[in-house]
Amino acid sequence: MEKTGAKKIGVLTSGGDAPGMNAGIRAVVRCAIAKGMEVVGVHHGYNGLINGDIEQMDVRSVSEILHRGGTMLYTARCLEFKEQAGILKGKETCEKMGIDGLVVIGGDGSFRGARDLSLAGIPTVGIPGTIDNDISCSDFSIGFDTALNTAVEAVDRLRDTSQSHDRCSVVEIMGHGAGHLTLDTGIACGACAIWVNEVDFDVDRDIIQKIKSTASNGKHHFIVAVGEGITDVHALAKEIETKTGVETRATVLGHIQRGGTPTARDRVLATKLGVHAVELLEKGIGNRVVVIKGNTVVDYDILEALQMKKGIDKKLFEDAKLINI
Ligand SMILES: Nc1ncnc2c1ncn2[C@@H]1O[C@H](COP(=O)(O)OP(=O)(O)OP(=O)(O)O)[C@@H](O)[C@H]1O
Ligand SMILES: O=P(O)(O)OC[C@H]1O[C@](O)(CO)[C@@H](O)[C@@H]1O
Ligand SMILES: [Mg+2]
Repeated sequence: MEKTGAKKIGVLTSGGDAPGMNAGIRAVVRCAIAKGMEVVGVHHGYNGLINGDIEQMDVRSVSEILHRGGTMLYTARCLEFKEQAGILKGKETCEKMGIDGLVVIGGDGSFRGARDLSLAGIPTVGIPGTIDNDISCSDFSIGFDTALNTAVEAVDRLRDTSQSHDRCSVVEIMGHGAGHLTLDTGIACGACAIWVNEVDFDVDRDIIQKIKSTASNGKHHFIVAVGEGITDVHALAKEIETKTGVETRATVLGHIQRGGTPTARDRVLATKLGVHAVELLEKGIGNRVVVIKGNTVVDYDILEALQMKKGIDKKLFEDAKLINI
C-alpha cells in the first residue's frame, strides 16, 4: 500500500538559538532515515526556505553534535517570512525540492511561521526550542534547563565576589518578557529580590526595604535578579546604593545564557520531541506543536497552542520572598 505521509522532510531551527537544538536536529534526521524518509537540513531558519539554502542529510551529517550548543543548521529571525509572499516562496521551494513535511525547532514566533506554512499546504510540525520557556502548552522548552544552569553558575560567581566585598549585585537575566528563567535562577541562587514582569513590584518596598531589613538581620551581601527589559539595571544599582548605602554593581548576563553544552535533560527532551514530530509527519499530520506535559510527549494544534497562557509560578515567587532573606 502506498505511504500517505511524508517521504522527504526538512528540518530547520528558527529564532534565538537554544542549547539542545542540535540534539533535536539529530533525532529528527536519524528517526526519519530509520523510517525510510529522505531528510534535508534548511539553513538559517526560514531564510533557507526562501533562498533554497538547503543540504541533504544522512545519518553521519548529525554525528558529533549531540553535546554541542548552538545549532549546526544556523538560525535566524527572517522578517520576510512574516509576509504572505515569503511564505509562498517557502512553499515553492518545498514543492520544487519535493519536501512534503517540515520540522521547525524554535519559539512562539517560529510556530506562527509553521502554521502559515501548514495552511499553505506543507505539513509542518513545531518543537519548542527557546531558553525563555515561554511556550505555554509545554512544561519545558529545549534550552531552558541549560540556560538555567548557566545563569545559576554565573550568579554563584557574582555571589562570591559580592560576599567578599559586602556588596549588592544586580543581575539582568534573559527571557524576552517572560520571567521563568529569572524566577528559577533567583530561587536557585537565593536572590533577596526577584523582579519579573508577571508580578506587581515596587522598588522601594521589594528591594530597598528588603535589603535594609535583611541587613539588620546580619546579612551584608545581596543578589537582586531582574528580568531583561524591565528596567535599566545600571540605574537600578545606583538607586540601591544611594538609598541603602550598600555598594552595588550591575551585571547583564546576556548571550552567555544561550551558549554552552546542553544538559542531559535538554538532550533527552529534544530527542523525545524530535522523534514524535517525525512520527506525526510519517502519518501526514502537520500544523501541530510537540511538547512535554507532565513527562508525557503530547501534540496540539498550533493555533490552539499559541492561544494558551502560562504565567509564572506565583506560589514559588511568594515562597522565595519568605525564604531568601
Ligand atoms: N506571525 C508570523 N508569521 C510567520 N512567520 C513568523 C511570524 N512571527 C515570526 N515568524 C518567523 O519566526 C521567526 C522567529 O520568530 P521570533 O523572532 O519571534 O523567535 P521565536 O521563534 O519566538 O524564538 P525566541 O523567542 O526563542 O527567539 C521570525 O523571524 C519569522 O521568520
Ligand atoms: O539574540 P537576540 O536577537 O539579541 O535576541 C535576544 C532575545 O532572544 C532570547 O535570548 C531568546 O528568545 C531572549 O531571551 C532575548 O530577549
Ligand atoms: Mg519567542
